Amino acid sequence: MKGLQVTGLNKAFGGLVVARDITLSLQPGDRTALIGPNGAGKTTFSNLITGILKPSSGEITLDGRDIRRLGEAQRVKAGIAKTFQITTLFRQLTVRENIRLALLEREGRALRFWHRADRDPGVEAEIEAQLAAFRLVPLADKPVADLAYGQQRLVEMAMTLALKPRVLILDEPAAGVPSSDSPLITDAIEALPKDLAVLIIEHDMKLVFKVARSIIVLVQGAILTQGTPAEIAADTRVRDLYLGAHHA
Ligand SMILES: Nc1ncnc2c1ncn2[C@@H]1O[C@H](COP(=O)(O)OP(=O)(O)OP(=O)(O)O)[C@@H](O)[C@H]1O
Repeated sequence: MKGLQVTGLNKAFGGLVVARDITLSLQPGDRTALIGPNGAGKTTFSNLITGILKPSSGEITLDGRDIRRLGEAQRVKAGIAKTFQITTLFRQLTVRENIRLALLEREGRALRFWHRADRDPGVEAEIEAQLAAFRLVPLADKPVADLAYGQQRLVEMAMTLALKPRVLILDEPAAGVPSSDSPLITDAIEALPKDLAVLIIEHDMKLVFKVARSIIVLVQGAILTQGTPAEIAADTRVRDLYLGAHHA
């Protein structure tokens, strides 16, 4: 089975069940959003996928391979990446230097190769491609600390993409970004590689309904429903439970 397949996933913290028989599939090209009220278990679910948490029971496969025994770093290598999990911005370094570091990390090159890799035309070309993909070329030589928050989120996305994931989890990509800058994030998500499988965990319903082609609604650790944005917007249970006034 291609892509990420989760089957019958359960997780409990003591008596509190936070993932309840979750079954879902994420295929190349998918743009799936995971929504749900506070405490529904969205972060827990993403932590089960990235290996931060171990499930109580259930299966997780990537392209048919059981990945439950893999630790966080091994799952990144296998192709599952989450923003924030791996992206630590070096605020005093420039945008280009930050992306270079992410690339070197992917290549497994130690920092002592920093200067040598600096002159590696292959690495440099890839940095430029990432800068261009995220429209960061004009900011490339600025220290990250000088960038607006929304732009810093783009640098994080570019760094995560430098790891060439096949499954990308975007954990609240618009959190903390002023609404005037949210088109930056939306555009960046829409410009992601077509064959990437993307799972977006987000509270901003405007963003979700703009970028997602499928929406999963999680309530008390269980999937209430999954459907197209139109189906979810029309679902009275979802409106009552979660969307309410946000999406009248
Ligand atoms: N390490 C833990 N130990 C015990 N309970 C936990 C732990 N982590 C999370 N929980 C509980 O699990 C439930 C799900 O939390 P989770 O953070 O996954 O929800 P969420 O949907 O991501 O919420 P939010 O939208 O607020 O980020 C909550 O009741 C939370 O208190």
